Amino acid sequence: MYTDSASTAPPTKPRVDSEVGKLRTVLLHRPGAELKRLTPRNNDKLLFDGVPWVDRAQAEHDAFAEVLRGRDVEVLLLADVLREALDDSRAHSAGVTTAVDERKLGTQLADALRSYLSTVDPAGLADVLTAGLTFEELPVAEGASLVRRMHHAHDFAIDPLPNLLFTRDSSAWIADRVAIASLSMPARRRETSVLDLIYAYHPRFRASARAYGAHSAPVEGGDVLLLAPGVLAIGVGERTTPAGAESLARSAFAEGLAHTVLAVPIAQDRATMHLDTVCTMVDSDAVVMYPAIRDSLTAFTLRPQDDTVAVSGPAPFLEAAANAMGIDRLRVIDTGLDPVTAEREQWDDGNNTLALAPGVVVAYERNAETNARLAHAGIEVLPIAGSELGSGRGGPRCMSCPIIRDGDQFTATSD
Ligand SMILES: NC(=[NH2+])NCCC[C@H](N)C(=O)O
Repeated sequence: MYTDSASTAPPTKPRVDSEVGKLRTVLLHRPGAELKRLTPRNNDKLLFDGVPWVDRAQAEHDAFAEVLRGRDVEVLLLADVLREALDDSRAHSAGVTTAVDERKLGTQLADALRSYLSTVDPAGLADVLTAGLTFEELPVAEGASLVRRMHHAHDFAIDPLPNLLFTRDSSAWIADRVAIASLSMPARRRETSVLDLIYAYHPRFRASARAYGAHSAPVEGGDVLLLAPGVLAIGVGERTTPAGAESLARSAFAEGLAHTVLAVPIAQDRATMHLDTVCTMVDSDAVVMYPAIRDSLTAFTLRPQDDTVAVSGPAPFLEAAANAMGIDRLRVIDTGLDPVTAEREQWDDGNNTLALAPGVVVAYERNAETNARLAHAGIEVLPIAGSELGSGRGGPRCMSCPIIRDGDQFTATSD
């Protein structure tokens, strides 16, 4: 059922079968002008807890990327791949179409904006797609549109996408297929069309097959954990819905990407918006986990059965996971020792580590106690600063979309 990746040459085809296999290629987004759109009036709606210092956030992000490059990880930056995708004229016109919302702008302004954007070069269009456009910035001569006249100069004609920073959520590779997320929060929905352009038109990706319909029920990548080749855990809570988990499971079974899917209910809270805010893998048999949910977390187990999906459980998550993974026990390292420290470090993404290889993780340096506990358990922790990056409530895992990892590959068999 499992085959080893045979060659030793660096792999170039996208493929991810686990959370911890040696990371080869990753997609990050260096925060840019879209973060400068955040104000105390809109930060809640745009899902940030404050107004970040953008230069510092960029410096922290550059340092994060350097840690990855220092471990031989190829770092792709979203702005670059988007611009390259937009070199294709079909991508360019699709980009213009998705940027302009006629319901918001009215037909007159929408038409004018579309004609203007179709003359903008790929780099300029990539900027508009990520940072949005205010009414004041609209370069169109049509001053007479009622919509334009009645909107405040600083209102957004095209909304910015500050949460593109969290590339984990907008797409996820499962084996050799990419699932483009259907994001649930209005502030993030347009991210789907940006990722769609990249994967449809970038020369490196356009041959890749999709795993899930981008316009299906909500599923976000932060909820999807590849516990082992062929075993997925999908958090169901504030973002991913039961219907989203069910349809991703169906797609994964139909495409032969998994033999078991665990649907894991999590509290519908900002603090636990995704499964990866309370649990991430740090080794092939170990997770870092928020102790307050360690004993109460459960999972439904889904398996393919003829043309349908058989559901069993719920059972305790740690048991169901170990069973599905075919191991005796999943080791758990707690976030912090006392409940208050644990709560603080969970909030600051202490659970949200990015594994670069089995037993090697990137973590925010501020979660000192959690990191010490990881080190004590034999995990190598590569600390990064995240005082500004963290204001969007996301850590190293949220800020990364692995595209190639080494390791065992799942292949479905007909037995
Ligand atoms: N995988 C994650 N935990 N992502 C964190 C996303 C944070 C982002 N501000 C949001 O609310 O959507």
